[in-house]
Amino acid sequence: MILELDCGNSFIKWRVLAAGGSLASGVADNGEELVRALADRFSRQLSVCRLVSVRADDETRLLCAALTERFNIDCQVAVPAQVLGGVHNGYEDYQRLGLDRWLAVVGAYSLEQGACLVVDLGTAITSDFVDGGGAHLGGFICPGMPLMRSQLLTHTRRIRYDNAAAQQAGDSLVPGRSTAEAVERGCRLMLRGFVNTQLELARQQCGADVAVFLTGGDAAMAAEWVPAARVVPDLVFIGLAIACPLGGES
Ligand SMILES: Nc1ncnc2c1ncn2[C@@H]1O[C@H](COP(=O)(O)OP(=O)(O)O)[C@@H](O)[C@H]1O
Ligand SMILES: CC(C)(COP(=O)(O)O)[C@@H](O)C(=O)NCCC(=O)O
Ligand SMILES: [K+]
Repeated sequence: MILELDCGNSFIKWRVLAAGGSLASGVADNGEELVRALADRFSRQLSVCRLVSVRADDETRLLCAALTERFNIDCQVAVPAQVLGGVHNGYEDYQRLGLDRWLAVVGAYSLEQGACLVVDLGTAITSDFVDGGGAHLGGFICPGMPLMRSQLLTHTRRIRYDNAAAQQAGDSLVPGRSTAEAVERGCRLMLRGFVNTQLELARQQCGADVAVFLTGGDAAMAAEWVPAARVVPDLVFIGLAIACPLGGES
């Protein structure tokens, strides 16, 4: 069984692949929690791990060491590349492009084989543009929902509300009548503006028939505003399989 990890800034997304496809998946806050969750269910069945991380190199090394020690498996870590899966990295310094962005783009291009816009809504929101020939044109980074909320909370004295209020506040976009509604809806509207602008730009830069991919923890929210978009939660994992092919896979 193959263990796959996508180590983002907020969460480690994991899944276990068996011969028939994805067997189990989950989300962990940190390495210790991940090891615990896996040890409960897969103590001796894992054969190898492949992972992508945007965390600090030291943290990634520690995680690999913990997995190797606990499960006796090798970890293949995705590294930057100038070209992969027919996509040409568009950054001035290709090593600086976030590896989760890169793999999501490579994954999207492998599915579409044509022009794509990839929007990844996690801790940060990123967009990446790829033209029909596989040229990555670059993209944008802005704060995601969790960062927008926490900035308001951190830098004001009277913006305070709990998770339950946040959950109830978000669904509608009419003017808020409580702090929770005002903040949650305000941030959603910022996000909607960003996503719609990306779509306009993508049509200009990549052509009117550009395919739109949404991924990351808040992708479902954005899907409401872009009905034509494909929500692909495992886009980074699709790219990861291309970056780190294992024996028996093409
Ligand atoms: N069930 C969920 N559990 C945790 N976060 C969720 C969930 N559903 C949506 N989210 C949102 O997804 C965000 C994290 O997205 P994710 O793509 O995992 O981020 P990152 O890759 O930066 O770690 C959370 O901050 C939250 O806004
Ligand atoms: C932009 C990111 C912080 C997004 O991370 P995430 O929200 O997925 O945790 C990450 O892709 C990153 O650290 N990128 C390096 C900077 C860049 O892509 O230019
Ligand atoms: K992201």
